[in-house]
Amino acid sequence: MLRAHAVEQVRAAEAELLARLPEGALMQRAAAGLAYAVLDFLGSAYGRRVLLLVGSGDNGGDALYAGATLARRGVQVEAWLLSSSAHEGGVAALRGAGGRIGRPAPGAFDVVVDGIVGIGGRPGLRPDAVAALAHVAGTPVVAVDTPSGVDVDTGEISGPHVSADVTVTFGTHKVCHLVDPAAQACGAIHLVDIGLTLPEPPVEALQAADVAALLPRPSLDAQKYARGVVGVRAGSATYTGAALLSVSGAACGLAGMVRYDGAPEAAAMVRAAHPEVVGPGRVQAWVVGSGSDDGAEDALRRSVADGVPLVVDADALAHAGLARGRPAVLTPHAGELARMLGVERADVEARWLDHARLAARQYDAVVLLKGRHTVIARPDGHARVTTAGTPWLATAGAGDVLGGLIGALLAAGLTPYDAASVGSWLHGAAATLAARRGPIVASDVARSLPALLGALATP
Ligand SMILES: NC(=O)C1=CN([C@@H]2O[C@H](COP(=O)(O)OP(=O)(O)OC[C@H]3O[C@@H](n4cnc5c(N)ncnc54)[C@H](OP(=O)(O)O)[C@@H]3O)[C@@H](O)[C@H]2O)[C@@H](O)CC1
Ligand SMILES: Nc1ncnc2c1ncn2[C@@H]1O[C@H](COP(=O)(O)OP(=O)(O)O)[C@@H](O)[C@H]1O
Ligand SMILES: [K+]
Repeated sequence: MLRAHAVEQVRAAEAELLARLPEGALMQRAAAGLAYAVLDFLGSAYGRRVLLLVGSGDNGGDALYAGATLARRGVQVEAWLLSSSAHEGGVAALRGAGGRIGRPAPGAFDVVVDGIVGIGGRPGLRPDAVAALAHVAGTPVVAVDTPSGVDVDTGEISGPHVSADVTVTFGTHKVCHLVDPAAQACGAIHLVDIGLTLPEPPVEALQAADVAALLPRPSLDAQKYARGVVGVRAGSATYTGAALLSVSGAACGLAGMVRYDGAPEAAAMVRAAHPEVVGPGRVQAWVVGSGSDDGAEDALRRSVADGVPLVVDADALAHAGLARGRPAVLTPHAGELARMLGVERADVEARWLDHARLAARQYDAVVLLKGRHTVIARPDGHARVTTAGTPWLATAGAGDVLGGLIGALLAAGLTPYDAASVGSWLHGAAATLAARRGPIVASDVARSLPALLGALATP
């Protein structure tokens, strides 16, 4: 599990460790990890030019000590101090190693190290930092701990900020490394272990091993009903494709049986494409709403009446209040969530985590907010982010496949939170796998699931 902690938690863990270590040891660990990450990025040391942008705090200190290490390896290091004060030990170390301090000499740099602010920074950047960044525009950036200017605990961006190619972080991930839009400003993320002992994090991201551990597998004496039956109430005479796509996700093999209950036109197509799918009957989970058109409310009412866990998608989201307090996963994209909450889409896209949590609380259900980094929130505020995925997944009908897949996991007995986060990870990973062969459409994602599942879990 990749864990993202809050600044307050990191500070507490740091204080506990600092009390047991010689002075400066923790920063040395961080700076050593940073220096090696920069060397890795550069590919070689001798003759390379690196500019450190240094703020007043320990983030600048990390940059300066790492700069000293780089200078000893033959890198030409210059530090541009953006504040009247800078980490004294770090400045002395850089000078001692032959680094230069002051406004940068003319000529291009191979890398800029952003040591302006880290977890102690307020969102936004001061004008001198903005001017310094403009001076080196176009140069690759390695950010120290966080890209300066982003809101570390929320992933929000409210002013100027650094956009990094690589972010080297210490001890644990922070929320801004996972949650957009800040996550997009991080580039590749490199975690340096500095020995912190941390509590439960507010945000986490499943990794392949976590997904494999949570995947339902048939027992030796498995029986189709015991494996769970997933029902799909999606599609309509107008939107037959949504029925097919939703069923294609549900028919991933993780539940024992798939039922389809919908318009006869769609049902005929589902039967032709998926002969194993049967008609309406008892299920352990319903998937409702993709392409349901004006039948969505009735479909959701009937599904709620069955008292089983639900996936509420697309057209059914306008009636999501019917599922309040039920075991359910609501799967809006930003536009749908904006309508559910009565806010602008831009507000949702500016504050993904906040809005997903708000909706989860308001609807008393798990909310899966679809996007580049999908956020899954529980009513108690705990959240997961899906980082498996590819921009190729932004294709019509991909959400229908996801709904069906989550339904199968619910029917197999996973909790709504696990079903949503495992389903979302599988969806992103299947798309990534499919996109290795070229651009994809939604049905390619469903077609890629067996190969992915086979690699993750043999029965
Ligand atoms: N915790 C750990 O486990 C470890 C932490 N380590 C490192 O320490 C870093 C945290 O250091 P930190 O606490 O000194 O804060 P930091 O982020 O350098 O800057 C704060 C100062 O900057 C200023 N400032 C604020 N906002 C600003 C803005 N928008 N634009 C410009 N300036 C702004 C403000 O000072 P002011 O100028 O307002 O007096 C404030 O005091 C952490 O990210 C990691 O790199 C590692 O070494 C080891 C393990
Ligand atoms: N830029 C992106 N990178 C990765 N995944 C994305 C991106 N944009 C959208 N997605 C994913 O693509 C899917 C689109 O689903 P959705 O918005 O419901 O489309 P549709 O309604 O056409 O099915 C979601 O799973 C979402 O998380
Ligand atoms: K930084």
